Amino acid sequence: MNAGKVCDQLVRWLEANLQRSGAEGLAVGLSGGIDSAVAAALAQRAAPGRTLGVLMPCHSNLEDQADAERVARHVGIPHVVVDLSPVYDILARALQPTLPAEADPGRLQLARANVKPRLRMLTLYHAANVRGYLVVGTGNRSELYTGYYTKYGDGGVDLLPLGDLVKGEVRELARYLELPEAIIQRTPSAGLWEGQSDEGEMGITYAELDRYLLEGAAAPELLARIEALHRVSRHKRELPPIPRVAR
Ligand SMILES: Nc1ncnc2c1ncn2[C@@H]1O[C@H](COP(=O)(O)OP(=O)(O)OC[C@H]2O[C@@H]([n+]3cccc(C(=O)O)c3)[C@H](O)[C@@H]2O)[C@@H](O)[C@H]1O
Ligand SMILES: Nc1ncnc2c1ncn2[C@@H]1O[C@H](COP(=O)(O)OP(=O)(O)OP(=O)(O)O)[C@@H](O)[C@H]1O
Ligand SMILES: [Mg+2]
Repeated sequence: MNAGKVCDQLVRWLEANLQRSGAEGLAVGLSGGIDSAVAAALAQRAAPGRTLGVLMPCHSNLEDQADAERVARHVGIPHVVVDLSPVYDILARALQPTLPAEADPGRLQLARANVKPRLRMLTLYHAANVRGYLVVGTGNRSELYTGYYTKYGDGGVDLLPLGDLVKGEVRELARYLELPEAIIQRTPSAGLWEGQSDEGEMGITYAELDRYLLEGAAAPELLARIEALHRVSRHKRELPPIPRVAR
């Protein structure tokens, strides 16, 4: 990949989408991870002085917030911090009546974890709406292909500038953009629970996934696993089904 060429294309793409929409700027959720760092750096180039970083810790590690602040400084964008931890706790209590008599523990853990990205989605839209900004998503091709994101959570966005780049290409772009090496080297994680990592949860490494997406090469078992993730997440990449009504 020619990182300079890709960078220019994506900045121009963001500029064009921003202009077409009539919106006044771009908002990005900053987690301290590489995807949001790259998305923020591109947004800042496309809308200098009109890009906002939004930090939304929700029982998150303090190091994540420090990294996110570092990214905002490095990229040169203003940021706001919204601590969602108390909101999450109150909501968890308020949601008690929605629980079935015997909730499956695995389902309960995932449902509760997915509340975090969904709270971030509404917070980010609020920060964007009050400024007339669009919400820039950070999903990359590897995540989109496997459905490794929360529907209407971090998947609920206006633009996906990184959507055609596999994770390794996002890393190449991060190096081209001269983002801090510590951010580039971080283990990819959704940060939804202690010790979570993308590769651990998916059971696939990004190297394997990216190789399959770029070259179509994978061992049969791996291929089956990736295609199964792709199949069951199809609904996330489409609008909700609408019945055709016969009148
Ligand atoms: N066939 C179908 N047609 C229409 N809708 C369908 C459906 N199958 C499921 N659904 C719906 O989709 C729901 C499942 O999707 P969803 O709610 O997203 O939940 P799910 O995919 O189960 O969980 C989200 C996954 O993304 C990961 N994640 C989340 C957030 C950020 C990141 C990150 O990398 O930063 C990663 C997270 O760790 C977890 O593995 C079902 O509960 C159901 O409501
Ligand atoms: N604590 C947070 N504050 C603000 N935004 C967040 C936070 N956690 C997650 N997000 C948003 O959700 C997006 C999805 O998270 P994801 O983990 O896939 O990306 P990342 O953290 O940028 O990179 P990596 O995948 O390498 O961890 C982030 O890019 C960011 O926009
Ligand atoms: Mg992350």
